[in-house]
Order: sequence, then structure tokens, then C-alpha cells
Amino acid sequence: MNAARPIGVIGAGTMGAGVAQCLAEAGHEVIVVDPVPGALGAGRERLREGLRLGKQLRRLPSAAPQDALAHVRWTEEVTELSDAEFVIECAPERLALKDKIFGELDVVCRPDAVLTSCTSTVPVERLAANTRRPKRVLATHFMNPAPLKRSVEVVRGPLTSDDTVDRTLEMLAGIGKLGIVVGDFVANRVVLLAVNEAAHVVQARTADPSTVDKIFQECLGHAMGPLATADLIGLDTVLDSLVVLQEYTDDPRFAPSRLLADLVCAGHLGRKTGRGFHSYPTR
Ligand SMILES: NC(=O)c1ccc[n+]([C@@H]2O[C@H](COP(=O)([O-])OP(=O)(O)OC[C@H]3O[C@@H](n4cnc5c(N)ncnc54)[C@H](O)[C@@H]3O)[C@@H](O)[C@H]2O)c1
Repeated sequence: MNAARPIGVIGAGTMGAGVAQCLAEAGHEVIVVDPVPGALGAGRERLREGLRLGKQLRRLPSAAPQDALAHVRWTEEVTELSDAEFVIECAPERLALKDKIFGELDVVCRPDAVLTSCTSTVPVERLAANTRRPKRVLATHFMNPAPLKRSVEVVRGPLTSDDTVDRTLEMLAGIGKLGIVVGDFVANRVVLLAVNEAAHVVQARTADPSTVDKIFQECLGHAMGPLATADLIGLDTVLDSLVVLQEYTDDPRFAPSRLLADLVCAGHLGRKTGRGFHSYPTR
């Protein structure tokens, strides 16, 4: 890959800030685009906090936080991605929004740029259909928190070229990640079923959220239970993802639980708002 060219990140939220951190720590020039008022400032803070935590947890001799931050440019203008080598889209999991973004990126970006999405559910062929470069479109499903996870689920579409997959794996290896290539999403089809079913269990008053998660941790040895996982992902993102999965699989098991929808409606989105299935002390 051409390391002299920048890498674009669309969206400065949970995943956008984490992905930008991974890229900046590896020395890439990063351009983060987010037109939502206040989002860039919040993203910069998220990235700064991620760098601080990363240094503590990983004890890496990585660049000082200020050095990595200096590699990141923040803008509301997607046109600034005209010279990008890769773009990693991390906008909310909504079909119409992603359609619009991929259409814009196709117009703005160089014809040889690879357009990827952090989506965990939207079919790659749907994203690619908004562009004239379907062979250079795929999904790079980073997991959360991106800087702490070693591998990335790389989902190719029916038209994604081998060259695009190779370039993407090379880019990921350069930031210390192993790309695991699949022909369709695996992680969230499985995890979101567990999350949704766990929400049904709470809704039916079979067990409260702490008990559900405790069973997964204490009896099954999982690091986190499904409801704490949902809070970490963001309940709005979980809800949006279930809606996409339901639409594309036509499988009623993905119909979001009423409790999940109610929590999102009430603004309880998990860790990012301080309350979801569980409560989190405000910092
Ligand atoms: N949260 C997770 O654990 C997780 C894990 C893996 C993948 N994902 C996927 O990553 C993507 C982003 O999820 P997230 O959790 O970071 O969401 P988020 O809500 O935390 O952040 C989304 C960001 O996109 C911005 N945005 C909205 N409209 C935009 C536009 N038109 N152009 C650019 N930016 C725009 C918002 O301002 C916000 O900053 C989704 O596709 C989600 O499914 C999320």
C-alpha cells in the first residue's frame, strides 16, 4: 500500500475514534470526517482517552499520545478524502445513511481507493451497489474496543477482488491486526441472537440483567455477559443491527425485543450514556 497517502475514517463515534487510534498509532496520516455538530470534539476526546488507556494497558513503547494525535485531522468535509488510499466507514448502522455515504465516497475518492465499512451486518454487495468500483468495496469489521482487539473480521462481497482483499490484509497487518476473511458476517449473526434472547429473558422477568450476565461469566467462563456486551456496543447500534439482520435474513429471531427498543427510546444507550441494561457511574 502507499503509506504516503492518508486513510479516511467516516464517523468519529465509538468505532471511528478507535479505528483512527489504531491507524494513527501505526504512523498513518488519518482524516476523520463527521458532519454531526459536536461529534468531532467528542471523537477527539474519545481518541485521547483511548491513547491514554492503551499506554496503560498495553505498556507499549508506542508514540506519545500527542504524537499520535498529531497524525489525525478532523473535518466535516468528505471532499477532504480525495487522496485517501483507504476509507473506513464507521457511521451508524442504517442502510439509507450508508448508501448515501458510499455514493459520496465513490465520487470524491480516487478510483483506486479501497472503500471499507466497519459494519457488522450490512451486506457488502449493498454498499458496493452505490459505487462504480464494486471490486474495491468490502467490510472491515473491527471489534470494540478496536485498539485492544487483535483481529478483524474481513467480509468480502461477491464482486470484491482478490487484490482488494490482499491490500486490506496488508493494511491491517501494518497496524498489527490479523484479518480473518469470510464470505458473510459471522460474529454479529451469532452474538446478536444471544443479546436479543437475553433481553427477552429479562423482559419475561425470568432473570434480571446482572443474573443473566453472571451466568455467562460464572458458569460459562465468558469474560462478559451478553447484556454487558450490548451496553459496550451501544444499544442503539444493537437495535439498528438487529433491524438490518431481520430485513436481510427474514428470520424472526432477529426481531428486536421490546425491552431493547424501549431502552433506546428512553435514551438509555449503554455505556455511552451511563445507563443501559446496567448502570455505569459517570466519569
Ligand atoms: N459499537 C460497537 O461495538 C461496534 C462494533 C463493531 C462494529 N460496529 C459498527 O460500526 C459502525 C459505527 O458504530 P458506532 O458504535 O461507532 O456508532 P456511534 O453511534 O458511536 O458513532 C457513529 C458516528 O457517526 C457519525 N455520523 C452520523 N452521520 C454521519 C455522516 N453522514 N457522516 C459521517 N459520520 C456520521 C455520528 O456523529 C457518530 O459520531 C456501525 O456500522 C456499527 O454497526 C460497532
